[in-house]
Amino acid sequence: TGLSRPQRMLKAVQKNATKGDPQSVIAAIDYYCRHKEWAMNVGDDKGPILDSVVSEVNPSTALELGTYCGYSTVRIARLLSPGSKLITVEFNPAYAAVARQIIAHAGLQNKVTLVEGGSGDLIPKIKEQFGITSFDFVFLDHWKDRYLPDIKLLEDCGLLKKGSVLLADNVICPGTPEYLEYVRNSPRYKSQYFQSYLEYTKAEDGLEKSVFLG
Ligand SMILES: O=C(NCc1cccc(CNc2ccc3[nH]ncc3c2)c1)c1cc(-c2ccc(F)cc2)cc(O)c1O
Ligand SMILES: [Mg+2]
Repeated sequence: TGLSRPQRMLKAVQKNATKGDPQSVIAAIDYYCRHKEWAMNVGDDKGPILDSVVSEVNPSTALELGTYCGYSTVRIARLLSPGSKLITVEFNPAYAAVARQIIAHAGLQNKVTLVEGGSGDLIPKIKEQFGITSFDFVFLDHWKDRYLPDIKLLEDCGLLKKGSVLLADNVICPGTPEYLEYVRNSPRYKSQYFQSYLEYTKAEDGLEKSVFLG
């Protein structure tokens, strides 16, 4: 059956993007997904919102749940200060294999640790495996019904501190109703919605930014 969609996306990056140039990798993926075939990257409407939150937080430690092909991994890692680390978690080995190559094409492999597995299994091991005490920034973009259990797990594992920023993709489409209800009503979070569009479409979607209050 030939190449998968992620593999076709990787080929487009290898053909059209300059090695070591994250911006050209981002542009190549956005062009491919807008003009050739749709894919579930955070995209070029929501992407600048992600960029602005990452730049504002300037995290020393960042976590991404749901790597997919590494598009948002590249968006985040290109903005990190020297010495900062991004851990990205991907359950699907085929996605992880493509993501590693896209992250490497961008020249960002030294800032990124891609871990294959499920967030629920990995989060409790992060302190011991990576020597990380807390995350300044968390980007949620994996299975939508895992957003809520996973932030509760992050809280329980002591991986959030006062001021930690959570940014969640797809809170409208496909939607994460239980997560939204929790972060918008919990006294432990200050939440803010950034309205935008589902990647490469005219459908509404948005990002929810939630600051942990401790
Ligand atoms: O569902 C989505 N993404 C999550 C996802 C989906 C599939 C596989 C994985 C496998 N990766 C994975 C799984 C579990 C994991 N646990 N820990 C790590 C981890 C990693 C992840 C999604 C869908 C749409 C969408 C689709 C269709 C449509 F019409 C409108 C919108 C748009 C998006 O922006 C989306 O992000
Ligand atoms: Mg998404």
